[in-house]
Amino acid sequence: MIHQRFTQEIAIQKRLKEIKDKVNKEKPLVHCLTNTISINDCANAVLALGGKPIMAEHPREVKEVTVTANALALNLGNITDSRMEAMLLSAKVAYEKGIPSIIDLVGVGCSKLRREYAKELIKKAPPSVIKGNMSELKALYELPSHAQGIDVGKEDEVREDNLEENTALLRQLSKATKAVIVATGAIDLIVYEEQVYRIDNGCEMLTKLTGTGCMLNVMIATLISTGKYVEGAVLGTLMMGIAGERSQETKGNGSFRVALLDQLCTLTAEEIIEESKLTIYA
Ligand SMILES: Nc1ncnc2c1ncn2[C@@H]1O[C@H](COP(=O)(O)OP(=O)(O)OP(=O)(O)O)[C@@H](O)[C@H]1O
Ligand SMILES: Cc1ncsc1CCO
Repeated sequence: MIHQRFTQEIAIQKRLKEIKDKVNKEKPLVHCLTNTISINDCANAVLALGGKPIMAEHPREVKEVTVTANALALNLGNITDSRMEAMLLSAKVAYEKGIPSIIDLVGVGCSKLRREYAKELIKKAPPSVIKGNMSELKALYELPSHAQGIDVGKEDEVREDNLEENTALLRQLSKATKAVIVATGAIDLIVYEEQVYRIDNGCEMLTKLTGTGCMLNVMIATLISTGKYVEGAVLGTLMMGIAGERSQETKGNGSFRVALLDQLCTLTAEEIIEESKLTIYA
């Protein structure tokens, strides 16, 4: 058993390094349709990882852009009619052409409009990865959820005492959607069918800067452009957590934002592996 775990860890470390190197070398084009609150940080997060961002969102041009992209990132934050129309068009192109895609379920816990829209999009054009906090993921399932606006509610947070229950739910969600599920929080869970990856990196400052979840969404898009959905999601989540930890000695969220981007730009694969708090359950 110990031997098997050790072999699994070595295998994932090797794959994480390969993904990081491939992105640096190939500079994937990442089409992001995201909210205007954190759009600038999202473009810089893609660049920090070695990708090239394009934030086109006019419904009359998005199909043409998505088809040229290596990955697509969708985000439901601050939703508008125009972005709803555009995201569905892009998602369909990505699905038909096999372009890796991710959707961030921002606000489905507090808005029926977004919940219904997310369900429709996932049904019509299934994304490769579905990301949210635990309140949003429960709401997608129409389970009781305690979202506080776009944030997770205390009652829904993943803790040691509800880990198994939440993991079982995410496994079901992954099987139903055939997607990799990323649940963010103090404990992050990445689930694909029976596989479960738990990440304990991160820091409270990440919750005090708006858009860190949105940045993680486009980072994962950049990394899954390699075709490695589970490992790309794990690597992106590790990077955000470790970059946050390395930046937290700042006075406030202004300098934290700058430090975070610097860390995302400079983190090496060796540092990520060394500092990762990753547990594999499958
Ligand atoms: N309490 C916490 N302690 C440590 N790290 C955290 C905590 N909560 C979230 N994180 C980390 O912050 C990052 C963003 O996750 P979060 O769940 O806050 O996303 P989000 O709600 O979508 O964020 P946003 O709406 O600001 O974009 C992740 O890397 C996650 O691991
Ligand atoms: C969409 C949105 N609404 C308030 S803050 C924010 C960006 C982080 O999700």
